[in-house]
Amino acid sequence: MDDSRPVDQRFTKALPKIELHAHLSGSISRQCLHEIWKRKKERNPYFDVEDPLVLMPPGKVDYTLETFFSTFSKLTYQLCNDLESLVYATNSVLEDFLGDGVVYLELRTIPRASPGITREQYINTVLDTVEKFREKTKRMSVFLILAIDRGSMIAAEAEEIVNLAIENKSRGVVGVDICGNPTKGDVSIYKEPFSRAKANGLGITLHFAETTASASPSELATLLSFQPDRLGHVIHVPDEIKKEIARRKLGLELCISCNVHAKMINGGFLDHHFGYWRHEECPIALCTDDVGFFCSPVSNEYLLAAQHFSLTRTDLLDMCLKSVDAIFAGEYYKGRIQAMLEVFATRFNSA
Ligand SMILES: CNc1ncnc2c1ncn2[C@@H]1O[C@H](COP(=O)(O)O)[C@@H](O)[C@H]1O
Repeated sequence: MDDSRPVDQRFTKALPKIELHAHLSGSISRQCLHEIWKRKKERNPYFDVEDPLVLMPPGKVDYTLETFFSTFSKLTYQLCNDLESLVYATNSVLEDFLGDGVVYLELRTIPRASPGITREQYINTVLDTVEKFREKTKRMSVFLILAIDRGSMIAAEAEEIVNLAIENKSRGVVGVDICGNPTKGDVSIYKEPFSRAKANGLGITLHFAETTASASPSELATLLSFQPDRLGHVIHVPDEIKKEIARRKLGLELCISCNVHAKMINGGFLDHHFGYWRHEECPIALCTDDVGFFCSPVSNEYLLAAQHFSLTRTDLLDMCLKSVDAIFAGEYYKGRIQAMLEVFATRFNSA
């Protein structure tokens, strides 16, 4: 790489990127939500939900965790509550990641039942949409992670979701996650389902120490006992546990803009714990979390990291190469992404 040239947007967009921590419903753009809203309103003028472009005005990214979680129930889930809207939103999210230069995506979603839609229908619809998308483009590989909502789900529901994940491995489900409002729930109730997920060859990723409320020594020890392969966020982590994460070389999904805008960390970009973890051996994937809210695509996350932590083109390329180790989809896909990064490294300079 020619490090005499700065990292700029052209570089980070062309860089073949992986995205490992993106929530489907949180990744839907405001424009797409608006289109779904418009269609519903045309069909039913009494449809009683406000225009997403009014509720989420362009440029607004300062969602606190409270306003963030309530937006899903007040808006997103009122719109994406039928299969047609789910297909439309999923396609739009996939197109957005592809357009940003993502070459490997593990999209995560809570298989959500709505009136008239079962969890099975939800997940089959997302998988069908991903399959059709694969027929359209070979550039981006797409896999799914099924997530458990700690804010609302009992152990039996987690069992159900792990069963769905196991049944759908051949269709591209590669892992399971625990997400949802970190101030709620008791994660220890998910021990059995997670050990079954592991025994059945699924990858395990966990939202980890997102807030002080979800960072008690006992919660973190419980989560580490689930034998995760990767951790998301890793914000409020005591030193002893940092050492254990480094010893295990766990893959880290770091979401810089989300953590800064949602005030999940104290301070700004420069204070983000990316600055700490980049010196450890853990593979790091920069991720968007919910690009529909925080409006910073993956290419911008790499740009921000470069700008705030003085990274060169070679630093970013090395980080991407190392992060490939953390994907859940196996050796063939690791080789594929590495090859894409190598081609990029030789061709971009001369382009
Ligand atoms: C701050 N970051 C976060 N922390 C914890 N959970 C999050 C999250 N961002 C999103 N979700 C979880 O993902 C759901 C939306 O996508 P799906 O309907 O599953 O596709 C949200 O309802 C929330 O439970």
